Amino acid sequence: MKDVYLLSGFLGSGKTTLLVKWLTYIKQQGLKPAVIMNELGALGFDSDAVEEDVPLRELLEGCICCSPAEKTEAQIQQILHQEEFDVLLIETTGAAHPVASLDVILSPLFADHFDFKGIVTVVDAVRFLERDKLPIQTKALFFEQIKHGHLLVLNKVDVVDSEELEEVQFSLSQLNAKAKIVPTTYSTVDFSQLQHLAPSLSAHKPMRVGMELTLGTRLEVLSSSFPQYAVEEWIQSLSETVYRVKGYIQLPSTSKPHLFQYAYGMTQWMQEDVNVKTQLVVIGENLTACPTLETYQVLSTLKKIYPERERLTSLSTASDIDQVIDDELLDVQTHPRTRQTLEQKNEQLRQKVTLLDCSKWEEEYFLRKVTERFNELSTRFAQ
Ligand SMILES: Nc1nc2c(ncn2[C@@H]2O[C@H](COP(=O)(O)OP(=O)(O)OP(=O)(O)O)[C@@H](O)[C@H]2O)c(=O)[nH]1
Repeated sequence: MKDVYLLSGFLGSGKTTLLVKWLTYIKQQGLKPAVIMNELGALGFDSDAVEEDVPLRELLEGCICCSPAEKTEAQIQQILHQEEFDVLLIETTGAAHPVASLDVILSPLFADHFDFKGIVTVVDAVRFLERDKLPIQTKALFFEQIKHGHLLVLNKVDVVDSEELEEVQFSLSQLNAKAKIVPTTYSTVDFSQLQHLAPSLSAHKPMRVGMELTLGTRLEVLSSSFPQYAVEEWIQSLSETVYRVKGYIQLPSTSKPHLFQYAYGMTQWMQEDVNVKTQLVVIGENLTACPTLETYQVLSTLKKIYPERERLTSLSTASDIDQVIDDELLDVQTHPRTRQTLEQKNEQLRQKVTLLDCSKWEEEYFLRKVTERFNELSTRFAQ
């Protein structure tokens, strides 16, 4: 696993200055760094700051969040497979939202390669003092970068006085109580403190970012194909706190998986010509309350079978759903439970599904699930 850091911060705050010092530190530790830089303009002038022995990829004419996903991923993939390195630093443009950048790193393509270490946000002290001069949208982004940082490098303190510095520090801690604030001049940071920034995301644990946000990630491995409409229905059902879904989905009608993306209320499907694992990465808050695609699918069929059961609306996890199917198959009223009663209940449940007004795919998907549970439960009963 390679360590990955995101370097965020507003335009001109001192990210490149920090990057150069960071690279020196990594090399001094006997490790090999690599860099991905994002430039808004057509020329990668910041990349001149990176010495030639450091593998570098640039994403020009856009940023890591808004350049086409394949291009960004391709760059990371390229550097991953073509270069030897231990630590990857990704400098976002000053105009990038850190969560949008984060989701590129958390792409299912890289789940097995990267250990995401955290977001370092550089804050320009002067800019912060003058934040109210920024347009509303820009100020919102500026604040977002601060809220999501695991470490806030409060830079350019040489050009503010001690009173102003105190004021900025106080306001930053109001915006992001969790992050450590390090006042610096020319981004001179003690890099040894960067090792333990963020809790591991690869373990799918929620990551505390900012005062209010608890960003979590979830990897959903898909064991079946899904028609487009079923995925779209699931997306519609998700709460507004799911910010991003991205991954590969096999449609029943095609030979290779589609790249699927969801962000800010919009979905995108792209035909891919690669054989990749079908899995999704979901990024958002309070994810445990959001059913996975597979769980949602079984749940929506169960609701059609039992429209009167209010309890179904509160279910969200796979084990909740297994429990409902198990209850049906085991028929809690019937004693003693035998293999024979299990088979009868299984047949009844199958009959109910075939009578539903649903697609052939949905029927088959649900019956597969029932078969899985039936097989699991059968082992508990003697012949
Ligand atoms: N006075 C002062 N200037 C600084 C400090 N840190 C950086 N600068 C200057 O600020 C300017 C911007 O620094 P960069 O490191 O290029 O900032 P950046 O965030 O990479 O900029 P973008 O690429 O636009 O996002 C440069 O001219 C730096 O020399 C500081 O602590 N004090």
